[in-house]
Amino acid sequence: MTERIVVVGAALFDSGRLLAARRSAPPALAGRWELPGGKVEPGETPEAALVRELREELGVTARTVARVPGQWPLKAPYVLQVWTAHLLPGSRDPEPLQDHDALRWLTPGELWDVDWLDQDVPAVRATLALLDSGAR
Ligand SMILES: Nc1nc2c([nH]c(=O)n2[C@H]2C[C@H](O)[C@@H](COP(=O)(O)OP(=O)(O)OP(=O)(O)O)O2)c(=O)[nH]1
Repeated sequence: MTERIVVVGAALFDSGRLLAARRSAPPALAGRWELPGGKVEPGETPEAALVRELREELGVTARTVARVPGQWPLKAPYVLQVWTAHLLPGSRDPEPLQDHDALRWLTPGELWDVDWLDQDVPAVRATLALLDSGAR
């Protein structure tokens, strides 16, 4: 059986807005929007991987808050798991340093204005359900 590899995505919130990132590669995914993040490396916790990926990809310092229940299959052997996260005080503003060519802070009314990757749609919905339930 193939080993499952976790891709962590951040539902990064600031002032009630959610950060969406537009992928610049690979060609099959370029132009679609996702939750920033990446693959968990061997020996790394998902939370540590997410903090690392946010630093590498966006130049920010952030902390994870809560796991969003559920996981979503990506191209095998990858599976997407999501954590809510916040910028730490004093963090730089996110910039598309790696893997992305645009960023948007989405207000609640704008959440579906971007062309999310298909597999991110249920993940974003589950994130909203978690927030609606009062957990943060
Ligand atoms: N980061 C992230 N990747 C996602 C999401 N949805 C989704 O299908 N993917 C896919 C895209 C990629 O095929 C894979 C994650 O790869 P990545 O390129 O972000 O990971 P990484 O930074 O560790 O990349 P690498 O250069 O080490 O390969 O998962 C998502 O919301 N966030």
